[in-house]
Amino acid sequence: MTEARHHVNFITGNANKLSEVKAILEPAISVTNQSLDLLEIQGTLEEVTIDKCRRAADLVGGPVLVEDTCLCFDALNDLPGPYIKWFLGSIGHTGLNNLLAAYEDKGAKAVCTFGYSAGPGHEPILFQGITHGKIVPARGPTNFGWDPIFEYEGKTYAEMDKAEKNKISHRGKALAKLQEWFAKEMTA
Ligand SMILES: O=P(O)(O)OP(=O)(O)OP(=O)(O)OC[C@H]1O[C@@H](n2cnc3c(O)ncnc32)[C@H](O)[C@@H]1O
Ligand SMILES: [Mg+2]
Repeated sequence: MTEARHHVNFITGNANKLSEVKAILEPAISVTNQSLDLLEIQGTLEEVTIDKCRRAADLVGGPVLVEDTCLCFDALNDLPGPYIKWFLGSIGHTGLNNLLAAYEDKGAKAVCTFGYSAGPGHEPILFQGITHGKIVPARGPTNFGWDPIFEYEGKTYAEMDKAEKNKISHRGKALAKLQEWFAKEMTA
């Protein structure tokens, strides 16, 4: 078996994120994980990820990969955005649908922003992926966040098998950029 040429230490407390990242990156890039509870600031998607990445590098004392996921409703000027975790936890799938009841436009963007830092003091490099879909009443398995209410081309993320989701997802697109960067920057 060929050895992985690159390695990332993905800092996340979310097991579903970790399994998607592993499925996409391995075996070319090996993935280890530390589950740390990182403080998340308020701000733009980029600011949140940059700060999260710096904190992770300082805590771990070495190279890290972090990621922040946002769900942005077109009719709500991109809210809940980075605060989707708290909205989902408080009002659930039905509440998120109800937020859009007053609007005809159910469009939404799933946005994944990865931050890679070579270690403490190294500026994070960002890789972002966006998938545009719409918010619908929940369909499919309920094991991963807002997957059941995000519909892309007729299917919710939750109704897709993993390979299908990873091919078109916000996370898959962001990781394609990261893979390209690793291939260019880390060889020689
Ligand atoms: O430790 P971290 O990496 O921060 O993990 P987290 O679960 O706190 O994740 P975020 O801060 O990025 O919050 C994003 C929220 O969106 C959910 N989420 C992330 N990616 C998703 C995806 O691909 N499909 C559905 N829900 C997702 C996730 O469960 C959270 O509720
Ligand atoms: Mg988080």
